[in-house]
Amino acid sequence: MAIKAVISGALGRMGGTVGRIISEAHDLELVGGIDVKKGSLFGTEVVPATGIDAFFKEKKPDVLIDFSVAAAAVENIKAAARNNVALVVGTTGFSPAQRKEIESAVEGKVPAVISSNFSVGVNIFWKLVREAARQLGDYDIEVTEAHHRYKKDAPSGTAKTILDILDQELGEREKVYGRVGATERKDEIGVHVIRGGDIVGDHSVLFAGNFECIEISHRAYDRAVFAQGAIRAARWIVGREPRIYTMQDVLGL
Ligand SMILES: NC(=O)C1=CN([C@@H]2O[C@H](COP(=O)(O)OP(=O)(O)OC[C@H]3O[C@@H](n4cnc5c(N)ncnc54)[C@H](OP(=O)(O)O)[C@@H]3O)[C@@H](O)[C@H]2O)C=CC1
Ligand SMILES: O=C(O)C1=N[C@H](C(=O)O)C[C@H](O)C1
Repeated sequence: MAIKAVISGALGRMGGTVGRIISEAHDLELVGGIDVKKGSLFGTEVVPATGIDAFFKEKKPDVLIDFSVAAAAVENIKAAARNNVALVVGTTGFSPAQRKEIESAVEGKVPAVISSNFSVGVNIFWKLVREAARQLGDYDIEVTEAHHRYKKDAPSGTAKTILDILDQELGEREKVYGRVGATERKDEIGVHVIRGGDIVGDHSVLFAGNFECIEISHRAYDRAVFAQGAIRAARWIVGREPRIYTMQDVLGL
């Protein structure tokens, strides 16, 4: 039987891309969407988030795929947990308090894959960054990310995951967000954010030593790469133990 999926953020950039790929898949059934306004998505109904509980009861989805905005995602995740619907969450920009709310809503109730980046390439890139940090802890480290002009959160969720990895490997270091004026470099990690045009998503980590630099970078050319990863996670998550998983779990990395 096909896996029944609902998309939250259905009328957005990622919602549309995920919807298109699901509507073309034989093993998945798109049963509708959630957004702020009413609408339609590949022949299915999109309802306002205020009606999410009734929508879940009517459509009985197996999984909710959420690419919306942080505050909205927290509420939609709680609704999925109340209605026993598995989760794939790609939304970024959660505060530490929102992240805790999500954990207490989900743990022991429904299975959820939560990842700041569903591309396979970025999940490998994170592993390479971890290995470089293990070997090059005394090099200066600068993290740069670039995204389209409409992105709401900064730094990106993927960049925050990079910073978490660096902290895990090197101990917590000060983060300096951009530099201006007279600045002396210390043992910090520099973080730089570019916003412009229709850039899909670029991330790079520079390890600068004496006489050499290593730069590890990833560039996404199409949102389909995130959507395909999220759909892979949706296929994987249904029927799992109720807890939070990462895309690394899905990929067996
Ligand atoms: N993990 C990953 O691999 C990826 C993560 N992302 C993340 O996904 C999120 C969405 O990105 P993107 O599609 O570009 O953003 P968009 O702004 O294009 O889409 C978000 C959609 O969510 C809607 N929305 C707002 N409130 C609610 C609500 N209560 N319930 C449901 N939907 C709501 C928005 O409506 P309105 O515009 O009217 O507010 C909008 O239609 C971002 O956090 C982004 O960082 C993006 C790509 C990959
Ligand atoms: O908003 C986006 O577009 C993206 N958001 C994610 C993030 O914040 O890391 C992932 C990807 O880079 C695209």
